[in-house]
Amino acid sequence: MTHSHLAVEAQALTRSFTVKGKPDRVALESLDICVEPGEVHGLLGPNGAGKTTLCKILSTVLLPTSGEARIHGYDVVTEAKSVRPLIGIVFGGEKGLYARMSPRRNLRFWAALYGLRRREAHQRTESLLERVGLTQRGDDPVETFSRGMKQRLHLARGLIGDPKVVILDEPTVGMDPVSAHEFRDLVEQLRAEHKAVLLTTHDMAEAEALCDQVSFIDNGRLVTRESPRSLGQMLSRFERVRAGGVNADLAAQVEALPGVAQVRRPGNDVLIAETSEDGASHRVLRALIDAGISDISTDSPSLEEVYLHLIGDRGMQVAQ
Ligand SMILES: Nc1ncnc2c1ncn2[C@@H]1O[C@H](COP(=O)(O)OP(=O)(O)OP(=O)(O)O)[C@@H](O)[C@H]1O
Repeated sequence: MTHSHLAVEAQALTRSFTVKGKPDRVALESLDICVEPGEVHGLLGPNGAGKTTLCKILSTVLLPTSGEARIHGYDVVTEAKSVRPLIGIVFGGEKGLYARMSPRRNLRFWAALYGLRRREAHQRTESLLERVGLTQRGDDPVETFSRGMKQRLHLARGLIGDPKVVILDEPTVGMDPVSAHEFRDLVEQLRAEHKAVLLTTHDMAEAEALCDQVSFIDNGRLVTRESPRSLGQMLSRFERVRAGGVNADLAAQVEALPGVAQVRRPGNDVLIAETSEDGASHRVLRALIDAGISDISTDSPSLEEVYLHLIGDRGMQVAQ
């Protein structure tokens, strides 16, 4: 163990997979990441970016090919036994729940796996059921639950060992907005308890609302790491100017301005210019006004669109 105040620390973490008859697939490439206690850290990336691979390495179920990762100073490979009690992992979806058993029995079963004594297991089960709002349904079979309820039970399961680091892989996928909102409240509580939360999500609004830091991952590499505040600043670089009455010459002139990332012509005389640099939208507006155009509006793209700028045009497609 090394002395570190960090809850999660990965350096040059790399993992490749050998696929028969194909070149090795690099799922993670020299990834650095750190998460402080009490921090909610978002992991954003398209399908196949390497997020689940990272979560699996941190939770000791997959070995890295090279590089290092530590949980509260313990190495996930050489000190896996010390790491395991410190982490709780919640994968989205429905796997891992005993459908015919009640949530109460599911939780007691996992508590026993974690080595909790009977009395402690009972107390922890009841407080977690309360916490995730399942006390009333505590004795109903899990198979009668909605998806959101199952996700909440997953979270309770992840918390049964009172972990210091909670890894949530797509926890709100498929949840209705009300359940997702309640789930977010639970994440806020974990932060207040000074737990570190690593949250994988495709949902920009969720990342923006919940996370202290957000790491964008693409093709196994860290593209950028931002705080939601700087995400906000980043958004301000990306502006969209829409104008009517613009001829081809003027459109070409706008396209050539520094910081103009893209110009589109959805209609004959309509121009939509996307900027990706501070001050660029001002230059576009100036050029349009100087040419006598008055039909002009501006707006900011969504975080999702900014994200697409960052990772290129593959968007949420599955990596090949
Ligand atoms: N066991 C495996 N064998 C071969 N390739 C794998 C294996 N596990 C993952 N990969 C590949 O590694 C890459 C990263 O996968 P990973 O599941 O970590 O991505 P992800 O970011 O979690 O994606 P998603 O958002 O779809 O869950 C992908 O190209 C995937 O096909």
